[in-house]
Amino acid sequence: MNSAPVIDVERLNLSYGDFHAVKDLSFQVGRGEFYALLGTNGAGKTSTLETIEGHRTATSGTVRVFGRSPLERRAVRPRMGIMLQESGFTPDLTVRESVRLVGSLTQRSDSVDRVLGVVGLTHKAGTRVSQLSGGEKRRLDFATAVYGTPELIFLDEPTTGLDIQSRDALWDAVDRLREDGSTIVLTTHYLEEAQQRADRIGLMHKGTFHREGTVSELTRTLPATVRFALSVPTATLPVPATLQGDGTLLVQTFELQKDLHILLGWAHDNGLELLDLQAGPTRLDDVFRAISAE
Ligand SMILES: Nc1ncnc2c1ncn2[C@@H]1O[C@H](COP(=O)(O)OP(=O)(O)OP(=O)(O)O)[C@@H](O)[C@H]1O
Repeated sequence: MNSAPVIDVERLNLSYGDFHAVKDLSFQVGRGEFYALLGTNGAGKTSTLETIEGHRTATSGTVRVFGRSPLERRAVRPRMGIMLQESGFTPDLTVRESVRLVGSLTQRSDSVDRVLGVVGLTHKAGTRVSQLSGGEKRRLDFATAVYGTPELIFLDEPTTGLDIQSRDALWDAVDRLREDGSTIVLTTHYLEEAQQRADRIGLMHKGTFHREGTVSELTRTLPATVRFALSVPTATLPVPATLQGDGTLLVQTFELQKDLHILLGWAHDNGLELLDLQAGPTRLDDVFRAISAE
């Protein structure tokens, strides 16, 4: 991290009564970075984000945003855009009025029409919030979070309830915000969205990080897999494999290319077919399953 971090969390602890929800959590997010905070249900992601956003006070530890305490709301809040899991719009206001109202609170300048265009809600500008569909409300949430291109944007499950087209539009908009230098913090249960976009990922489970790093750093911690069935049973495989309940063979390896090469050469030399062959690196879901089991 070259410049001072935008977010600096050090030994954060959060308790609800006797329940210790976040335990000694430390991480930093650099300027312009796309950081994904992922984890199991109840891991403590929302509690952590709420503390960084200034909605919650740490039980112990320090949190700095732009070098300040997030509780210094007047200094910090105008630099942030927040898309919460659940919006708190006034149902009787129209879409245009809602964006204008939230926009005026941010102290950032932007055009309501521009923002509505970005999220594809121009045709709903005069519609009351109470009459929007779930996906349209989500897009309105996004519109208000990105009004005025904030330096730091929190996206809490941003694509839940969105159809594919709206998801693509949202991620295109996020790409443009990144080009403009915004720092993005994402939480999501759609792991492939984080896997495709995040510079770094923190994987939380039971209040603490079980892994943190780039996608490749995380997936490298588990072996890649090769699965296949044999057309003719044989006892002598050229690489170690375990027989699965469904009769397929599973090879787990940190040297995928080498072992796959050996296996294919061996099958060819012995006139064997590797049926339903599947080979690939570990995916983020596998890392996730591994930490959930720890
Ligand atoms: N106000 C509260 N009072 C008591 N316990 C709480 C409160 N808020 C959260 N918790 C508990 O703290 C833990 C962490 O909750 P949190 O909402 O931060 O998790 P999360 O990682 O965001 O979960 P999810 O993925 O399910 O949204 C959970 O066990 C939750 O039940």
